[in-house]
Amino acid sequence: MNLGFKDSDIDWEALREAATRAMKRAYVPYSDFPVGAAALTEDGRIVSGCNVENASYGLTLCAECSLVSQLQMTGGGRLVAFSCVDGAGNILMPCGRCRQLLYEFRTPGMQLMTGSGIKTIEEVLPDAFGPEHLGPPRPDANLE
Ligand SMILES: O=c1ccn([C@H]2C[C@H](O)[C@@H](CO)O2)c(=O)[nH]1
Ligand SMILES: [Zn+2]
Repeated sequence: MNLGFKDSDIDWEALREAATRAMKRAYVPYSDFPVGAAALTEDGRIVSGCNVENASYGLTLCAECSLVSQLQMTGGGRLVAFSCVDGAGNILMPCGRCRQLLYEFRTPGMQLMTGSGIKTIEEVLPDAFGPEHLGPPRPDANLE
């Protein structure tokens, strides 16, 4: 369902505040580097997530992973805007793996707040591999 979001419908301050609230839930005993992420869905919800680390360091979940999980668990849908902050509330770029995670659930032209202004997901993940490169979806794949 694309409700035709206009740029002016995106409240970047609210997104940043939601990311900052999520950042405060981070579990980061190893890096002491909390991250919070928030995104606006095309039906007007804000979903968010924080990083969750693990004693087996490489198993750490980025904040975006938690966000995608919340997206799916609260009704699914696609993202129109995304913002991510560090422990000081400064804007952070998602790592490469997280750009791929977000790409799966983008609306085309999904916007990200970066340290140098707003960019699209396609700009920060050029030549992306996405669902369109796979065969037709399986009938039981639960794709929207
Ligand atoms: O896109 C990113 C990049 C890093 N981190 C987290 C993982 C780790 O807990 C900490 C330091 O890398 O930051 C995220 O949550 N998202
Ligand atoms: Zn990441």
